[in-house]
Amino acid sequence: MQDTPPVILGDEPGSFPYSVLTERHPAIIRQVSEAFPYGPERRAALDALLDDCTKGVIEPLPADAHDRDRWREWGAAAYAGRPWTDVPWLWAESYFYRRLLAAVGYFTPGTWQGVDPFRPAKLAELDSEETDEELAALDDLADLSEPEQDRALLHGSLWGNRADLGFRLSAADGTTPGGTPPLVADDSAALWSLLRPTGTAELLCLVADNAGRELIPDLLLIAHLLTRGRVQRAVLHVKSYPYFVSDATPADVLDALRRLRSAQGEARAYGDALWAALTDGRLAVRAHPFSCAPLPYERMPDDFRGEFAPATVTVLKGDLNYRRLVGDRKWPPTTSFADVTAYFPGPVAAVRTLKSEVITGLDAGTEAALTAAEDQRWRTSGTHALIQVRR
Ligand SMILES: O=P(O)(O)OC[C@H]1O[C@](O)(CO)[C@@H](O)[C@@H]1O
Repeated sequence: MQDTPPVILGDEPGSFPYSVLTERHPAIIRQVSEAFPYGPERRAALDALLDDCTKGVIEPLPADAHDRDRWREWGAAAYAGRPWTDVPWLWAESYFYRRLLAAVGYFTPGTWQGVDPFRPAKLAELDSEETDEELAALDDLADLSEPEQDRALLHGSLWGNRADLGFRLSAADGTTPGGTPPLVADDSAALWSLLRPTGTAELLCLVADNAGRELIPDLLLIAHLLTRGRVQRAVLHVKSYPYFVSDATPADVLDALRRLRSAQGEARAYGDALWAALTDGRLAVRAHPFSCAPLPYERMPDDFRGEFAPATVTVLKGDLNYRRLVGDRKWPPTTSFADVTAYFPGPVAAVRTLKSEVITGLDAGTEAALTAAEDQRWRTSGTHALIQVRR
């Protein structure tokens, strides 16, 4: 493998990571402070975090924080006292969400304990007309052949990561504003060869990304594979607490299930199938503490590795999981995806729309065509996507 390139920091004014730390995070604090009638104590904590993010340095967690030791191991000991923009971007973003939850009292006994500050926005998306339309589209899907359904459901899950497209039956055949193909890499044939209709696949692990309009198609894909006997069991990995605004937690899985089961037609049948699979154990939901770690998956603890090791394939959804899978580094785009994911326990698939700079596994011609048409915008605009598989 080539020399390992540097980790992405948020220290370049004008760069996307810098804008996330200096503009997006303060905006999220303001948005959260309007989501609920937090009292003076919580508001003061939110104001202090805002001040900290805009002018200050990284503060350690308080001495009585339940996870202080874990965070020290994850890097807080080394990074405390340094500006937010000078530490790995992935680390700074993750720590921001941990601090935000502390500010709203998520971990403290009292009114706000366990209250997801992002839930109002998540529910609004789940209950939107767009979700109604996507669920109604399932009725037409039932008339398609199984390979067509496979493709539609995989693409629904893929583009659900952008949460503005539903089941695009011909996504890979379309074009983007720059005239380049939407999919920059497509190993879907390799993915389907692991999940053959003969039903020999023992276990699918799906590491979810966002709740709402991404989680719904993820669940539909799982339901499809289970009901057709294409996998015997599935485990859905979600976040152990609210994270990156819209990431799915166990409560979001239940909300999505409620949404499916209160729909009509095929959507309801999918919801019922998922309910039955949860009840009899063919589907399980996990929320490991490492799901919200500020670290790449290469550093996952042994018990988490043990979750993925028996899987026929682990599918990782979304941009953030991709950054953690390959390492949030300035990889040359032609770096081998197979090499950088060789550490992962078992076959692994990335299903992601491109929303940050990190990319591996492109062929040189694809990279050149994308850059010629769009400069570097293809990396972050969300108009491109990939399906990459390492068997
Ligand atoms: O929801 P996704 O696909 O994981 O994307 C989240 C992305 O958005 C960002 O939070 C930037 O706003 C990135 O840090 C992250 O990679």
